[in-house]
Amino acid sequence: MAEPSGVAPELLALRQHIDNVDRELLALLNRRAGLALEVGEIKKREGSVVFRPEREAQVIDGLKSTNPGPLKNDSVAPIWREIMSACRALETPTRVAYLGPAGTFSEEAALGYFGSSLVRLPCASIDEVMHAATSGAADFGVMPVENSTEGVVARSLDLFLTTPLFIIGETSLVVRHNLLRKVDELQGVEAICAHPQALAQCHRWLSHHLPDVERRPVASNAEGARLAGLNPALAAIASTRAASEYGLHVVSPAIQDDPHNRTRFAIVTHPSRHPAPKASGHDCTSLVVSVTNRPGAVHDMLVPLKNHGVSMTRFESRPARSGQWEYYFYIDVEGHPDEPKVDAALKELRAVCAFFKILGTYPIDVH
Ligand SMILES: O=C(O)C(=O)C[C@]1(C(=O)O)C=C[C@@H](O)C=C1
Repeated sequence: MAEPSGVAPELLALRQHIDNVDRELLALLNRRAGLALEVGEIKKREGSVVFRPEREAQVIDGLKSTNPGPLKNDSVAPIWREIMSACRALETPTRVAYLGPAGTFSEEAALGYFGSSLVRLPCASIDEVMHAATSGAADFGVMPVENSTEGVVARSLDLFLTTPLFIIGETSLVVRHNLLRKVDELQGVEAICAHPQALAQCHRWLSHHLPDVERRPVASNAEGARLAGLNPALAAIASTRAASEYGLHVVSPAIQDDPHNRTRFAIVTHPSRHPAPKASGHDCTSLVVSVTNRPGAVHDMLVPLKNHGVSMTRFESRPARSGQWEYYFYIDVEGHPDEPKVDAALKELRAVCAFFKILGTYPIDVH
């Protein structure tokens, strides 16, 4: 490192400027935090909730649309998410349940969505995440719902059918899988421990590089990393964060078959603890429906959306397990039920469905 005396005077002057700007920024951030505390006092008096996803989405959207640069718009969202996370934490702690242990992609999704000022509640399974959010042990739960390579996370969708919880937000992550091991080599791996989804997402790479090695499904990738940290004969498939968490080498980076592999997460909460978010201007409404098994039933289901000009952004089917070839359809539409056209379309849709449940309405991911 260069001695201060060897540093160019222009550089020293610029750093001095940066120090001054940082001090101004800190003063401004503290002013903002003070205002958030005042908002918190009003909410306490009114008995209303602190976390307002629609307001946070509007703050970020507003800043992005007026950002003069050179700061990139992609940097604006994570910076302000952290600022609002810190302000929110002054108002009240945010307790978030997700599939643990430390180092999972679910944890990364929780931090990306709520910022790092949160109380982490890692759980052993997706069912436990739901349970924590239902019982009140957590304010919110993070549920993986869909992967761009593997399709839906079936267990999450099945749990949505019966849970009283509803979706208040969504977030998605680029998922990069790495082969991790205590020793920095591929030779001599006895088993690869990972979540079944990760094993499936790396199928091609594993079949090519480790064709005869056992693929051992475990509860989460971080659990696989934990096991690999205890036994050098095991390998794991997990994030680089999990590698540093469990003292492992990244033997082969980015081994997922699809380089654009993304996972989408739903943020859930209980209606007794949180109202549904108000319209933010860029919203999505998720529902699950079924129709009786007759010709044209699925077509009839889509007619109300078309007639009212409501866009459908997702359409998934899951067997109803009735043995009758009946299905549940998971549908996302653009918009909020407070918008008349969305309200009208949903009312008409409800009328043609044997089963109809709104899973939630929330601001579209602004990350
Ligand atoms: O506007 C509010 O309701 C606030 O509490 C302030 C604030 C923020 O920091 O901007 C913090 C938490 C809410 O989720 C939304 C916004």
